[in-house]
Amino acid sequence: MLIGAVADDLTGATDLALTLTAGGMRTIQVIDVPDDPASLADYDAVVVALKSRTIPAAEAIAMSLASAKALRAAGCRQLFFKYCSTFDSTDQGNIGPVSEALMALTGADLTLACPAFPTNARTIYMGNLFVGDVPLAESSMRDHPLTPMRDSNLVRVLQRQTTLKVGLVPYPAVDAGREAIASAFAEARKRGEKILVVDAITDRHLIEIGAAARDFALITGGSGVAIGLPRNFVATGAFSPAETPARMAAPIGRAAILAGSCSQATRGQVRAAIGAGIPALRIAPQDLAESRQSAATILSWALRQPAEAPVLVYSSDEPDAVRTAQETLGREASGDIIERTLADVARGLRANGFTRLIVAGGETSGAVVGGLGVAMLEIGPQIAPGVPWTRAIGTDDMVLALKSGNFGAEDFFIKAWDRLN
Ligand SMILES: Nc1ncnc2c1ncn2[C@@H]1O[C@H](COP(=O)(O)OP(=O)(O)O)[C@@H](O)[C@H]1O
Ligand SMILES: O=C(O)[C@@H](O)C(=O)COP(=O)(O)O
Repeated sequence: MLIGAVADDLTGATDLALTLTAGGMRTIQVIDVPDDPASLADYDAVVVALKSRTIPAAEAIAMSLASAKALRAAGCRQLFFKYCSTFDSTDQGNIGPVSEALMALTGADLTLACPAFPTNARTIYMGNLFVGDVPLAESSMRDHPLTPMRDSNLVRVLQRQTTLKVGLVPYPAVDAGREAIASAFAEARKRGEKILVVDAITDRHLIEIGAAARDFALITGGSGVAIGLPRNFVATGAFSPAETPARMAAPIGRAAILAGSCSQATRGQVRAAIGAGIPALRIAPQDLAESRQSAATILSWALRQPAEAPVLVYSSDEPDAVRTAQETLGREASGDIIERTLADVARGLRANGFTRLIVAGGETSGAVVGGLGVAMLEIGPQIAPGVPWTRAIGTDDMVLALKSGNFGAEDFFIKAWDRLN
């Protein structure tokens, strides 16, 4: 194993696994802390998907360390800590605390923090993260149900999460290329900085950053900064790139979309799917809490729909409605009840012949995949940047597309099926 990664959510893990696959690496995604590291040693890359983005920092550290130790036991040469391209976290963690713990484990005296993902319009300039043409704190991420992002300056955000000194490799160094970036790393070391936010606006920047960080024991960031990593290993002859799949064979069966993301892109995709005539059922935390809806009523609705088309179950809602639910039930409880219900619905769907599933939302995907008892995911073709089809291993044959809330074009729920045979 060359690259071993620990991702703080499910969709983030598939996003990274897709990037490494596109770089020619034979990549597998493992759900939760690996219990049999030896079985992973022959992959070029392994991505462990945790559900650690919003849990208490001590728990996130414990499961990230256990995963990293398993990856190292399987021989991984470089460790990667994957978090969201919009740096989803709170001042209580978990990006800073987990980075610190992984640095201590690997003995790294310096690491980088680069969530840039230009293909999906996440860029960093002078430490400020932009989503499309607005700073993070002015983007829809300011209203995220679990991790509202209200400060765009990543040096500041990260410094609030760690006692280690956070620095910046600014745009001019990054734009000048790998040698200038390596010099910036050396200067930062002299200043006692330990975690460096690195600016990046284009994929070329990410490739240069990857080259400069060739010998880093630990890299942290979004999937974007992984673009440059496989080629470091190709250059040393450590592996020869494999072909990437264009389509995926899927088992015969019905199709469903479960959307628990309230992100802007998912809300647009839900509207487009309804507009295209896909049968859709809206669910809400209050209705579930007061038993007006349940997994059983949702399932029976799904089974009454025509078998030829996908069905859509969604809790995706506007920020005001999310706020009202949270004021009534509490932030955690309103998220939990949706996640638990959609996991139960997924199990019920599988028991009734559904074999093709799209899940929108990272936390939601974590709950659904956990509920289905999936052990590993084989990575298939790209549907949209950051989102592949995957095949579940360790359970009945199923294909799953785990979509980050904010990824994908408006017709994602309509067109994703075209990549399946
Ligand atoms: N209508 C709603 N009101 C309150 N919370 C919701 C609602 N719908 C979904 N949620 C919760 O919001 C969170 C969305 O997070 P996630 O699934 O990671 O989506 P994203 O990928 O957009 O971040 C989940 O915990 C989900 O259960
Ligand atoms: O980096 C990204 O944006 C994604 O890979 C990611 O982490 C997705 O998280 P969610 O938005 O919670 O799905």
